Parts: sequence; C-alpha cells; structure tokens
Amino acid sequence: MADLESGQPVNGPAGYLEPLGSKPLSKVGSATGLSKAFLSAGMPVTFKDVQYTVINNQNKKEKISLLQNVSGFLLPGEMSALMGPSGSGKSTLLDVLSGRKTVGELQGQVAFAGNKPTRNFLRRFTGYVEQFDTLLGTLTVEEMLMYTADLKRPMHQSRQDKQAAVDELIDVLALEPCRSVLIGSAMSKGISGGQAKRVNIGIALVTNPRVLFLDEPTSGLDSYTANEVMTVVKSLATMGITVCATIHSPTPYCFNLFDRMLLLLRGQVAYFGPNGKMAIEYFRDQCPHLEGLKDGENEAEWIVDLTTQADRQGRAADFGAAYAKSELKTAAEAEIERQLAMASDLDEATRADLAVKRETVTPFWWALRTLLKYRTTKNYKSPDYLGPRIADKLIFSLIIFTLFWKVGNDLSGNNITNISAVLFMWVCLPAFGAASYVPAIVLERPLFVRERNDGLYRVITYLVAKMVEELGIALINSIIFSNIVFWALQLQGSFALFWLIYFLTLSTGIVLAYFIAALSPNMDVANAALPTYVVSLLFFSGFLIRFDAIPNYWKWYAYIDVLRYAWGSLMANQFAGERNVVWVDNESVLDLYSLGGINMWGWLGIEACFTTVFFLFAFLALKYVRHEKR
Ligand SMILES: Nc1ncnc2c1ncn2[C@@H]1O[C@H](COP(=O)(O)OP(=O)(O)OP(=O)(O)O)[C@@H](O)[C@H]1O
Repeated sequence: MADLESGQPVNGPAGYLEPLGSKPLSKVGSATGLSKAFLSAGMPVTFKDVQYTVINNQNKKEKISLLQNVSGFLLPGEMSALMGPSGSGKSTLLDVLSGRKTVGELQGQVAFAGNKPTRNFLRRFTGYVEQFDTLLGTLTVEEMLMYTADLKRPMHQSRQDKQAAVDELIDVLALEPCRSVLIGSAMSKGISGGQAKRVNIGIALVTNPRVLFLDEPTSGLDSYTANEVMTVVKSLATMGITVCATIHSPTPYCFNLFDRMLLLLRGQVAYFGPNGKMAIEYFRDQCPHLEGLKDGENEAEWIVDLTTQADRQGRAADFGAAYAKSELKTAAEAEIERQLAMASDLDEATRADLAVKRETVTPFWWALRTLLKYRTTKNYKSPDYLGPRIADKLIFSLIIFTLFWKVGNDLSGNNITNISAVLFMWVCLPAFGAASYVPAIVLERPLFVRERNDGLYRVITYLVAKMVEELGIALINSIIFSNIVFWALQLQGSFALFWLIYFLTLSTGIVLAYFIAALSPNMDVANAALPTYVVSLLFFSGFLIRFDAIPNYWKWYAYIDVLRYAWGSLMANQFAGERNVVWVDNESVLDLYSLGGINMWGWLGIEACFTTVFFLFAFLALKYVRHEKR
C-alpha cells in the first residue's frame, strides 16, 4: 500500500503519461530480459471512438455492439493491460487493434504512429500471441522456433545469429527441458499446455515485432511461470517495443509489470490510464459504497471483482459515464489528438515500415525452401503422412495386376470392354484417392491462418510448397505403379503417355482436393463435396455412357470433364493405328467411343490445362475464401 500513499493527485492529468518503468523487472527465476538480438523500435498505437458491431449469432436479424466509443493509446516502451470481466470485449478490442477481425463492422480510427496501417504493415511488424496454440505438431520446440526465425528474420542474418536468438528464447522462456521434444497434438501428446503457450510467445518474440499483442498470455500457466513469461515480455517493452496484453486474473507481480491499463465493461471504457495508484484511487472514488482494497489484497483482482460486481448489478453504463466525464478522459483525448497529428512528422525508418509493400520478410524461394526443409522432410519420414498416399495405390495396383494380367495384348471383341474398363479404373482411382489430400488443408487451417497473418509466407508459397511435397510422392508412386501395371497388363502404345496421364491425373486430384478443401469450412463438407464431384465426372467420362449417347443438354459437362480427356487419351494410345479394330456394328473401338481421330498428346495437353486451372482455383480459394470468423 505504500505506493498508494505518495500524495500524487488522482483523476488528473499529472503523471498521466509516466510509465511505471521503475518497477523491478525480475524477482523470479533467471529471466532477466532479452538481449539486443530482440531490439526493435516500438510505435504508438492510437484508437479513437472505436465502435464494433457484429450480427448477433443468437438472432441473425439483429446487430450487437461489442465496443462502444472506445478510445485510448498504447505507447512504445510500455506494457498495457486490457482488463475487464469475462465477455467485456478485451479480445475483441485486441483483434480490432491488431487488424485481425474478419467479420463485423468497424467504425472509428486505429492508427499506428498516426497512420492507418496497411495489412502488409500489420503482417510484417506486429506480433500476435493467440489464446489457442497453433503450432506444427511434427516439429520439436527448437525446430518450431528456428522455422519461424528462418521465415521472419531477414534472410541475410546468419544461421548462427538465428540460432543464438532461439537459444536465448529457449533459456528465458524456460523451455530447455523440452527443447528437443516434439510439440505433438491433441491426439499424440507432446509438450505440455504451458510449454505450448511459451512456445507461442517465443514465436511472436523471435520475429522482432514493433508492436506485440498478446491474448491471455498467462492462461494455463502456473503463477511462477506466468510471472517469468510476463517478465520476459516486459523486458521487450522496456527495450522500446509497444506491448499490449489482455489479461484476466494476473498475479500481483504480473499486474505490477503493466504500465497502463484499459478496463472494459460491456464494451465501454471504465478506466484508461496509468496502472497502479492512479487506477486504485480512481476505482475507490468511483465505488465508495463497495469494500475498499484490503491490506495484502491483489489489486488486479480487487478491480476486476468490483467492476464485475457492478456489471452484474446492471451498473456497467454508470462506469462508462463516470469515465466519460473524468479528467482522465480529457487528458487521454488530448494525448490521442497529439499522437494522431504526428502522422506527418515521422522518421524515415517508421515511414518506410508503414509503407511496406511486401507482406513477407523473405522472398518466395527462401520461404519455399524453409517450408520444404522443416515440414516436408518431417512428413516424408512420417508413416501417418505416407500411409494414405501410398497404400491405396499399392492395393489397387495389385488388384489390377492380378485381375487384368496380360489383358492389353488381346484385342479380340470380347476383351475390349475389359481393356476399356481397366483404363477407366486407372484414371478414376487417382481422382478418388484425392480424398487423402484434403486434411492437409482443412485440418491445418488455423495454423495457415496464423502463419499468414504473421507474414511468414504468401499464399502462393504455401500452395507451391504443398504441391511440391505431394508431387514428390506422386512422381515416385506414378513411376513404380505405372511400370507394374503397364508391363504386367501388356498394354499397347506409348509407356510415356500411359505414365504421364497417370501422373497428371494424380496431380489433378491433388489440386482438385486443395480447391475443394479451401472452399469447405470443415472436413464434413469437404468429405461430401469431393466424392460428389468425382462421381459426377465418371458419368461423363465416355465409358459409362458413350459420348454420342449423352443427351445434348448434358454434352457441355462432358467437354469440361477432365476424366474424359484422361481416359480418352489412354484409349487412343491403346487402340492406335491397326489396333483400332472393328468392334460392334462395323465400327472401330475408337469410333464407337467417339474417340476416332483424337490426338492423344493433345488430350494430354488439355488435361494439363485442367490441372493448371484447378491449381489457379485452389490458389484463389485459399487466398480469398475466409472461414475464420472472429
Ligand atoms: N457474433 C456475436 N454475437 C453475439 N455475441 C457475440 C458475438 N461475438 C462475440 N460476442 C460476445 O461478445 C463479448 C465479447 O467477447 P470477447 O471475446 O471480446 O470477451 P473477453 O472480454 O475477451 O472475454 P474472456 O475474458 O472471457 O476471453 C462476449 O460476451 C461474446 O460472447
């Protein structure tokens, strides 16, 4: 209580902008802050009259206001707390400030160094620690941090420097015991929840942000670890970064690390000003009828308790009104105007950062190399990953091998259906096998969204990395299984075309699966949509019903049926030249299937065009279709 009795004026502007930086940084553990490897200049964040409304998810016809006229600022060198009872709008405000909102209507102003931030600026220069962990389960803690450092630290920084930064983070975040432990997932246990939280904080720190947002950074941590973690975060603020964290029930030590506090009650500001004595005095004045702070009582808990109590009694609006009339508000408004006016008076570095054009630090090729280095090499060693991609092809090849043995060598009339059927199955199976590529997109979405928001890579880089990874396996699969089937069945014509069609159909399956996965909000929808589309293609491929027999009003679908080109090309290969024997009603095999005179290499080219188009669709869907609603 001693610091509450210093005689400083309360409710007034005096000391309003004074950070409480004189507090002891670390009384716990070995975490005494970070070295200059993490130095980055912060910048002020100013928000004025922010109003945020969303469609009420209880009643879609109604709009609900989650933030009302919220104004304030975050300063470089300070750590600010967003506090308030559960549901008061803390995470909403944090998302609004960090530009992470994807739904709702936003009014008012949010400015970084007086300027409206671009999406690229937010991706490049702000860090965000999510409440939920979005990590790569196949990497170890150290690999996860190195992976992020490789993508977000400048490419020219040496490996030793990146390793030193990661080592330092592992040390200060007390992650040494799990440095080489796999992160794991809900289904395969790896590191603990508290360790995952600290890895998430490490990820945000390793990127050297200018402004760092943290959503409930201490939830799930024991009080000792929470204190340690927040001490590290505070050291960043002391080095000049702007830090803002939502915090629910901080320990007294943690609470005292904060320089400034914004307390929300039902989306309204109930207090915005320095943390500490000014806040305590303010609430004591506001709530004279409530029990005051007792000796030794946690100040943060006392403030949250009394405002929650007032909220439950239906007096949230009174707090909002009292703050609106306070000198604190007047002082805040003056400071906000001053900060907004600084837009035209910035140093070169800040100006350049604000105008940044590239959304990532590293170029396409470097990010691609990093994704392949960390993700693909792990996947290629994982039976869980390889199994679904190889097993079906192996099983079906063996069935075809034993069932259709030497079928291709016999061009007698009663065998032609067998040949046509096995070629039809040969192009259908990769299309059905596409289902195994869907989870790679749908289940990984939260991680992809987080990493994209963090500016680690661009959508095209992610998609190309995924494609390269899948095509590597598809290439080997296609070479092995095409060889088994082509020679065992004694199929005729060009082996190169037979293999190319198979490889291309596998590739089309991959991009098609990515496209449908990117469009689908969840696995259920993707699992229903993909087979529906694939089965529709079977009908029009030319085998189940001859092209000539397709009613005119359905013919258009046959023209855009990728399987028709794949199967047609294989048929033309098999029955080329003198092998195009007369079959039924004096018509040759190819004429009967309306494939007479087609150019099999040309049709292969058309299939390649479909692959390209689906790739383009997958890219657009990944880039523009947003499933995250926050
Ligand atoms: N679309 C919506 N329709 C109705 N209510 C919504 C909608 N979106 C958010 N809310 C409500 O808005 C309020 C603010 O949510 P927010 O997550 O910002 O609260 P919070 O203060 O961070 O809470 P906590 O401390 O529990 O995380 C909550 O009561 C939430 O239920």
